[in-house]
Amino acid sequence: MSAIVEARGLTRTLPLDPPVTLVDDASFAIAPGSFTAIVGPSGCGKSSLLYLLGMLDRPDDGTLLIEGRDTTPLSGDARARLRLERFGFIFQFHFLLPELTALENVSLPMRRLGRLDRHAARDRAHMLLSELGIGEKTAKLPGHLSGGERQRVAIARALANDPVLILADEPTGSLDSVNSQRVVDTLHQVAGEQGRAVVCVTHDGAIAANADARIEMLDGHIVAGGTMAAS
Ligand SMILES: Nc1ncnc2c1ncn2[C@@H]1O[C@H](COP(=O)(O)OP(=O)(O)OP(=O)(O)O)[C@@H](O)[C@H]1O
Repeated sequence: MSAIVEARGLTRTLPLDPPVTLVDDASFAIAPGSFTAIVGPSGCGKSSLLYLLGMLDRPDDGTLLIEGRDTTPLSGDARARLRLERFGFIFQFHFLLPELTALENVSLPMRRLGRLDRHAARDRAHMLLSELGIGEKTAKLPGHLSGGERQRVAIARALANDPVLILADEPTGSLDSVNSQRVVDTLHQVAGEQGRAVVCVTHDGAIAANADARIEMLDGHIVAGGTMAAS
């Protein structure tokens, strides 16, 4: 089965004096249906690699293929469109809009993509929130939800446009162990659905131990787990 995302020699260096290399020559492939953990000590480049994978940042060298398509020549607008269509993001801090209800927050990416009208987007948001066990909280503002509930709304929002890849950066970093487990279980479930994949930056040993694959980083390098994908 072909990779959802393939990194070939991704390198990112900040043009500082002296230059700071965040990610150096990273190569690996993410298979459909997999849950991959990116692990390593603080400051080793995990988030930087995730941002490159999610096209939130551009590599200085190397190639990123999304579903076999080289993203190098794409304009900023084309990259933004591809992100909206194919990726979902979850961060440690939920980044929900505080003045919008849970339902409206989840509807927003669908309205931005423009494939569903307002009613259809709301119906889908309702379904996603219900599937994540918070169907009764749809009318709540984020400020009236618990940390775990907010993160589940963020997962629903990440799933809104039926992405092929979910990118998560320390998604359980601000949760207690019960909520953390729930979020992890949900992400595993998501990874198993419809050929989707999850890539998760984490310091949590249990998340890493239960992942299908691990990418271990040190000082910007992949030191274990990154495999050169067959071309
Ligand atoms: N804009 C910047 N200017 C200077 N250094 C930066 C900048 N952004 C990142 N860095 C450095 O690049 C390195 C990689 O950062 P990154 O956030 O990717 O690491 P990380 O492994 O995700 O860390 P953590 O686990 O603490 O979140 C770190 O040493 C960081 O200090």
